[in-house]
Amino acid sequence: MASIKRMKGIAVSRPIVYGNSATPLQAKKVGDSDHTHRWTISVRGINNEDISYFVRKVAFKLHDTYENPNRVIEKPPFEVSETGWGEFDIIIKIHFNPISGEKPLTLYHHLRLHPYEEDTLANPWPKQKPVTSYSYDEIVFNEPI
Ligand SMILES: O=C(Nc1ccc(C(=O)N2CC(c3nccs3)C2)s1)[C@@H]1CCCN1
Repeated sequence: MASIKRMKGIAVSRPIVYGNSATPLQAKKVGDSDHTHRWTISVRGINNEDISYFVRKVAFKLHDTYENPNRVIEKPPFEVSETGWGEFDIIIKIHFNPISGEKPLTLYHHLRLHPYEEDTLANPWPKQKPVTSYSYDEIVFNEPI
């Protein structure tokens, strides 16, 4: 029975960026008139490097008031775009390609629709300028195959 040889004592780290951008809706959304913003939550590589060689799929758990709140994205871009009216926590579960042997990684992101208060005191936020909130993380694969 062939055994898989792991590279003992070797660790490989891969950087990722996760978070959201948001812009105000120009016109009220038909049917969901209380929605004020369109936003996109995403998991990406640095400089948009392709991460599909080690990421198999990404599950985004939205607030339960969204239809099908569990959004599973099986190929890049690993992102979900929606409209809404408020900020809430999104659970991100990154599933790796089986070869890496890594168990899934769970991350948490607080959706941001509005600029920080201090940004708007000094100078008002331009209406259509996206508000962004991203975090950087490094995934460490110990003793990769
Ligand atoms: O905002 C917040 N929670 C939110 C949960 C869901 C939100 C949202 O935006 N939406 C639900 C979705 C739909 N409604 C109808 C059809 S889909 C659009 S907001 C909290 C409350 C205080 C501070 N933050």
